[in-house]
Amino acid sequence: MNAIEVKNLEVVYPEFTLDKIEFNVPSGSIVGFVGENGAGKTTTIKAILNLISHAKGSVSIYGLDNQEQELAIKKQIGVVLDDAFFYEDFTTKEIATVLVKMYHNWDQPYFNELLKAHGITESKVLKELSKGMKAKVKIFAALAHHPRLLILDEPTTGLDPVSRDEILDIFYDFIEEDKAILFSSHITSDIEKIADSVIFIDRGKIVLTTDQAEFQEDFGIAKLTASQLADIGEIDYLYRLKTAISTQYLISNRRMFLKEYPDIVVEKATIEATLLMIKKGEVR
Ligand SMILES: Nc1ncnc2c1ncn2[C@@H]1O[C@H](COP(=O)(O)OP(=O)(O)OP(=O)(O)O)[C@@H](O)[C@H]1O
Repeated sequence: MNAIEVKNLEVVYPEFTLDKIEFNVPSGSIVGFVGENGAGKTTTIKAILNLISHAKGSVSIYGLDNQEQELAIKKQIGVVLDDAFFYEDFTTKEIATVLVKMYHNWDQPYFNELLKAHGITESKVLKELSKGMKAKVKIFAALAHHPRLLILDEPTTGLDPVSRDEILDIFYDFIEEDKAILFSSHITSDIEKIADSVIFIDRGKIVLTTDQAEFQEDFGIAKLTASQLADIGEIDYLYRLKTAISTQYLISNRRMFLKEYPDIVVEKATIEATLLMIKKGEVR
């Protein structure tokens, strides 16, 4: 079963269109969502959460329509949004008194345990916490009602590498057969570490969806000099980028390519390099 199914999702703003996008987040998986600033990640996440009234298309969460069964859905999801936060004069204890009313399975001992394990005292008001600590409180608040699905917009931004690792471990442990995570981030190494698949969005369109294992195994960036290009001619590629010294190709068949052209330099593709190819290169 899919935790999230997005079909034909469209949001039109004066200077931006989320262009009838489609993707699934399968149960039991972590899906990374990447794209440059302004590509449409937050818009997509907000539309999934039914926070954009003029969004068109359909979104279902565990088979429930996100508009018609909004309340039933909200109980099952934990959310971290980039720009939303609790009242800054609240202590974490006061936040819990609000959330306990919203979620019937709010788990206060678990929330306290998470805070304590990360050195956050209950009596501190949010505005006195560091940026990283606030980010952690947001994540712990999203986890403490034991949701089935986590939808996270830039959850690890502002966290140091050690804290990020701890949080990624929590996400990793969260996953079971019927649970899932949709996770946007500019910290592509976090996505590389835990995502099962990655969705690339560019200027409001989904341009690439890859299985991580396949991506790591088979995606590459082939760099051809002018003479190599003249020798072998045009190759099969997803994106092409011409630079002063070579023509670079994002390819999805690195191992086969290396067998056929052992003399050509092919680097393993990273998410970051792929994002650059998407942004600066031309699509086939
Ligand atoms: N309420 C709004 N009204 C008009 N335009 C909007 C609104 N919200 C977002 N946009 C536009 O939609 C585009 C996509 O924004 P969005 O926040 O979804 O991008 P993003 O991929 O999350 O970027 P970032 O990585 O910077 O957070 C931007 O051009 C933004 O200006």
